[in-house]
This record gives sequence, C-alpha cells and structure tokens, in this order.
Amino acid sequence: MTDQKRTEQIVAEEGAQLDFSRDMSYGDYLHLDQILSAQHPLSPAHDELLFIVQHQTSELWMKLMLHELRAAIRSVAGDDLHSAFKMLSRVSRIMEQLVGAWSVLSTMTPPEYTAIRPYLSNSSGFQSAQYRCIEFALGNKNAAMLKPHAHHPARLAEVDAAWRAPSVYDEALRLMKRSGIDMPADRLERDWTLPYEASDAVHQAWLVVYRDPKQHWDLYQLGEKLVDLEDAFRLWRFRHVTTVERVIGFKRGTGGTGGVSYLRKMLDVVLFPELWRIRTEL
Ligand code: HEM
Ligand SMILES: N[C@@H](CC(=O)c1ccccc1NC=O)C(=O)O
Repeated sequence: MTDQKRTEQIVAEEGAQLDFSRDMSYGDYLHLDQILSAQHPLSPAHDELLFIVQHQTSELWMKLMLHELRAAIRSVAGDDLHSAFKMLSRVSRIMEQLVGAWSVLSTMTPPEYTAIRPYLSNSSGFQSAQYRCIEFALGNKNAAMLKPHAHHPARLAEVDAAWRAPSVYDEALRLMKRSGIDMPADRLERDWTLPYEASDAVHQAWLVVYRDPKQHWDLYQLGEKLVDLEDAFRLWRFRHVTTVERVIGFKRGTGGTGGVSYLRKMLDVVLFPELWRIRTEL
C-alpha cells in the first residue's frame, strides 16, 4: 500500500468529519478568511511578508496581553489575588513569547530591510495603540504618547482610558493598605495620569512584606509576579533595540525619534522601582 493510500484509510477509519457545507469549520470559527487576507505588502521585497506577519502576530499577542492585564488589575482591585496570579503569569509568558519572536525577525539583514523601509513612510511601532495601553497599564504614563492617536477618536478613547486608569502597581499598593500595611495617602488616591514616582514609604511597605513572606504570602507572591513581568518586558525592550541596531544601525526612526538612542533611553524605565530597590536590603 502506498503512503497516500494508508493515510486515506486512516482518515476514513477514524470517522473524521469531511463535509462542512452545513457546519461551522475550523476556518469559520477563527475567521481565517479575514486574518489571512490582511497582509498587503507595499513593496516587491520578499521579506515584507515576514515584517508584516511579525507585527500582526505581535499585535494579536498584545491583544491577549491587554485582556489578561486589565482583568488582573480588576482582580487586584477586587481582592481576588488567585485570579490575578493566573493572569499575571500568563502576561509574563506572552511577553516571553514576544521576546522569542525577535529571533525570527533578526534573520532579516540590513539590505533586505532597506528594500522595505521606504515603503513604510512615517509609520512606526511608536504609534502602536495596544503597546501604549500596555505601558500605561504597567504605569509608564506619558501624555505625549496620546498624540499619535488624536486623528482616530475610537483609538484615542482607548489609549486615553488606559492613561487615566490606575496601573497594576497602583492597585497593588492600594491592596497593601487594605491588607493592613502602612501606605501614605498620596499612593491611595492621586492623579493616575502622572508617571509613578518611587517613595521611601512604599519601599518600607514592600520591606515589611519581603522580610516576613509567610505573614504576607499573597502580597509576596504578587510582588514576585510583578518582578517576573518587568523582567520579561526588559528583555523585550533589549531585544528590540539590539535588533534595530543590527538592522538600521543609528539611523533616525520612521516615527521621528533618534532611533537606537531613543530605544536605549527606554531601557532605563523602571516600572516597579521599590520592588527592585528592596533587593539590596534583603
Ligand atoms: C526591523 C525591525 C524593526 C525596526 C528597524 C524597528 C525600529 C524602531 C524604531 C527606530 C523605533 C523608535 C521610534 C521611531 O522613531 O520609529 C521603534 C519603536 C517601536 N517599535 Fe520597532 N522596530 C522594528 C520591529 C518592531 C517589532 C517587531 C515590533 C513589535 C510590535 C516593534 C514595536 C515597536 C514599538 C512598540 C515601538 C515604540 C517603543 C517605545 O515607545 O518605547 N518594532 N522601532
Ligand atoms: N521604526 C522603524 C519602522 C518600523 O519598524 C515599523 C514600521 C511600520 C510598522 C511597524 C514598525 N515596527 C516597529 O517600529 C524604522 O525606523 O525603520
């Protein structure tokens, strides 16, 4: 029997459904017609499909990340830490997935990217609304980042809402207070649109948790989930700037920034400063 006949026989014996004229199939459920017809290269370059798929898949993962992160923030606010832990773990795994994805893109060399770049015009990842919502949900607030969305009311509304809402770290500090740990009033209510600033009082609060983990097990776990997440995010930023240097060197970015110089500055962003600073004293 040929290999082909053998596999035909297996499919027949297994009873797999083969007629989908009346039933929902795989592609129907996943709306693959829409997803797989949304790649529209503008250049004749072979590598543009890689560039598009890399970004589209990243945006899909970011969509899931935001879904999980928003639910995690609600869970922390509602004292449901067990749900929050599951979701924050998933967010970190997604971030790790995005870190791993850089290795696919780094197969693209400078001449290959140069063939695509003029077609990108002034578009840039800097204008990713979902990425900005993620940064805001993690506390890296910056009003200027709303501007690229001003021309698109629905997108602006989404980024604006993320900008105005307390971050996961803000909610963690409020939870600490509810759990009986001293927390200054200016951390419990403040203008959430402002970037987070480290404070000695918060440093002391986390020290209380980390010096006696058994007494504060949930908060200790929460702290470590947040460190996991920032750790993974730092790796993503690092792989981004390294890939960018590898592909365009020190050219200015299409988004108007200095390029690598801008991305290197972003490496210095610390999302949850006290969680890192306490380590020296433990
Ligand atoms: C060859 C590949 C890439 C190059 C050369 C590149 C280059 C750059 C540059 C130069 C910037 C700074 C803003 C600007 O002036 O344009 C930037 C920002 C950004 N890029 Fe990329 N990038 C690449 C791939 C990606 C991928 C795969 C993603 C995933 C979605 C991504 C997401 C972003 C985001 C979110 C920003 C804003 C970062 C921030 O504001 O902190 N980039 N990129
Ligand atoms: N900023 C990049 C262009 C770029 O990478 C890009 C362009 C359009 C859509 C997504 C992009 N990715 C990340 O910035 C550049 O300066 O070459």
